[in-house]
Amino acid sequence: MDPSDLMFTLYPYAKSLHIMAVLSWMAGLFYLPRLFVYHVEQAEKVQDTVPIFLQMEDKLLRVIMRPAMYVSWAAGIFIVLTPGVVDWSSVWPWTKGVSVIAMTWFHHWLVFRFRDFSTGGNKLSGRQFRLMNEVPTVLMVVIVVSVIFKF
Ligand code: HEM
Repeated sequence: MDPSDLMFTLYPYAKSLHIMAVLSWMAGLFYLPRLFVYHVEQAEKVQDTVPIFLQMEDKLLRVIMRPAMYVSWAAGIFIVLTPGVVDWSSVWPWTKGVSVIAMTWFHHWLVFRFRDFSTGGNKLSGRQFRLMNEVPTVLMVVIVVSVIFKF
């Protein structure tokens, strides 16, 4: 079988996997900044909550978000390489590309903020984490409009 025929056959499987992975990744990207808000605000009021927050954040990052990000990228790149799927003269692959790179940056930004929390060095307020929570929302809108309208 020709490699491009094989990719066509696998395309619906890759796309299904891609959507499942991005759903899981996005769940974490939306929830982790929320957890950081509670972490900052509750830790000041309720004693002994810090180790529980750290454990929840660590598990979310390592067990859900990181594997989901890898699978999203792997399946997404497979789809990009499938002949005829991406027309590089359109605008949408570029808006989508820039947004997924920004989403990956945001993921790493959260990893660094988690490291700050685990060493007791967090300097951000609940309000600042609430504001950063809007970043994945805006990027998601650009990504979904890009892949659906394909302008
Ligand atoms: C991580 C890097 C990513 C890459 C390389 C990538 C690449 C792609 C490509 C090439 C397609 C195929 C479009 C088509 O079949 O015509 C696609 C589909 C899709 N992507 Fe991504 N993507 C990535 C991340 C994301 C993220 C973060 C989201 C969600 C916020 C997302 C949501 C979707 C959706 C919903 C579709 C299906 C659209 C359709 O019905 O064709 N992707 N992706």
